[in-house]
Amino acid sequence: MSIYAQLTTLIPQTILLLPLLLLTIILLHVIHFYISYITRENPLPGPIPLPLVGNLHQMSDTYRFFNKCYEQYGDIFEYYIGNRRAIMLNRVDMAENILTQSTKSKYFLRLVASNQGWEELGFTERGLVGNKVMKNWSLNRRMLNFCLTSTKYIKEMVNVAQERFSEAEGYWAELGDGTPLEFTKWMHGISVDTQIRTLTGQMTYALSAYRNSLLAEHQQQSLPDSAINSYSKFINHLCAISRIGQFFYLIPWYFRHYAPGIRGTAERMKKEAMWLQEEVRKIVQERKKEIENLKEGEELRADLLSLMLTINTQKDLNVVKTGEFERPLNEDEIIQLLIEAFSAGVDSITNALCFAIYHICKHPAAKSRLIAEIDAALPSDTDILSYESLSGSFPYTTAVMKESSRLLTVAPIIAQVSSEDDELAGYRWRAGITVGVNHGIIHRHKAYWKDPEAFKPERFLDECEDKVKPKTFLPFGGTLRICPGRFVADRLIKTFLIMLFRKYEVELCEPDKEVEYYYAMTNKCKGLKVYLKNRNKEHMTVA
Ligand code: HEM
Repeated sequence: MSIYAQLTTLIPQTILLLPLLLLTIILLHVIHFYISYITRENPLPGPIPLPLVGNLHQMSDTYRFFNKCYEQYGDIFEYYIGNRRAIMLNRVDMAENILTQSTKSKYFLRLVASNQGWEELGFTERGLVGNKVMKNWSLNRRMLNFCLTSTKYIKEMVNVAQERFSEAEGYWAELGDGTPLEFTKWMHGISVDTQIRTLTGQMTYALSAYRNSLLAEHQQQSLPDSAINSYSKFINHLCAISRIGQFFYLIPWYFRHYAPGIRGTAERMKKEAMWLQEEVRKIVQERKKEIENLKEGEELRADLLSLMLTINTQKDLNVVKTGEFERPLNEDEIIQLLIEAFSAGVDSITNALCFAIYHICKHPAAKSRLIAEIDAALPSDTDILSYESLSGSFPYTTAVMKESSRLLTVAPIIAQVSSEDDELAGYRWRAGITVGVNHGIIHRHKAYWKDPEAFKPERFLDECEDKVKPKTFLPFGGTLRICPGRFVADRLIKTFLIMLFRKYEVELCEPDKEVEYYYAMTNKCKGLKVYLKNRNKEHMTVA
């Protein structure tokens, strides 16, 4: 038989064999799953599991799903991620072993113990979020902490935030009083431009691009060509990275590699992640050269990239002790940290800010007290908001921010994997179990809060007699992996709130409607629309 004939007989067989192979793998997976389900220790109440994709059909909004499970099953229940068993804890006393920042914690690992998806993306040995190598994570973590908490960095960020806010004010003035403003989008633009500038030193034009999208062609501003062409793609890819992480985390290996449709999506996402890494690499290498060419006595810029490139090098006077070894960060580590800082920060800040604006507008008494505090500290619209004044002068504004994130927590669920056998909630668990903690529930749990559903910022003031109980309020998490960006987030959100309420009467376009949000790793605000009116007409021209 000719080679051609042999091939034509082989091809249909191969085509038939592939789906069969896939079905066999799925069947084995289902059998493995049911055996481990039936033989599991400490069976708890919880949702009936489905193999392969767990309860994803019910999880179109995972957070609401977990809240429903809490109502049905109480403080502890089990759930499944694919075929992996997990338990959810909704009380602080049950989660004590997880809510510790000790490096001896058994809960260092995120959900990566058996997840090849993040390995495939290279997330498990670099950066922080997926890093499963303690020594490596620890070095990266100390370096990032050091940079993000440095006064120089936060001062720069507060200044850039004010510049970007003023830019947005110019656009609002153009649109005029009485125009409904989609604040979720405006705040996203401000947050993107502020953070990319302070993370990398680069200018982006998310705000002006959004402004252009609202206007007729002849009113649109031209933006620097090179910047907008590459940066709009750059920003889209940056914003997509947490979605890509979620996909690779949830979808099993054989689906990502063989299932029609899913395979194509996985390949496209992987390409996007690689493209982004290479773009960030160019920015890093360019800055490296600039720093090498710095003249004697010339000052370094205060963006995160410059700080990370110089830390523990001769260009920097700070030595950050990183346990066993002190060394500068390498290029791959810096790239991953920049991408993570952006993707963990931008959306969370935008959403926390939108939720705070919503709560303030919904509660006129809180709004009046907040405005009175801001007016007392900054009597004139032209007073510059300094880093120093942000740190201590706005206790009520801080309390409002906390109360907003108590009632609507941006990152309500954290989940870690135990590296050793452990006892939790009165049960013994084998190493490898995934343990979730729902801070969204804990933040409104009757055991810890008086009148938990009411918006009462006063509960966070020093004068309040009913003190907040330890570990019951953790909007930035409370594990060993507690958010390293929490100081940045606090200053940035406060800056934006002060800038907004010092000058504008802010009204919700639909005051009777509840804020809409959905969950995708974090709670995301949907379409918050407001009207802005200048509080003092004299200042209309300031913008
Ligand atoms: C309102 C804003 C923010 C919220 C609500 C938030 C919340 C959180 C939470 C709950 C965690 C998980 C903590 C845990 O597992 O115990 C986390 C981790 C993280 N956050 Fe944030 N975050 C915010 C802003 C930021 C910003 C501005 C940055 C960077 C500039 C950032 C960078 C990170 C990183 C890198 C991690 C992973 C840490 C690790 O695994 O070691 N976050 N964040």
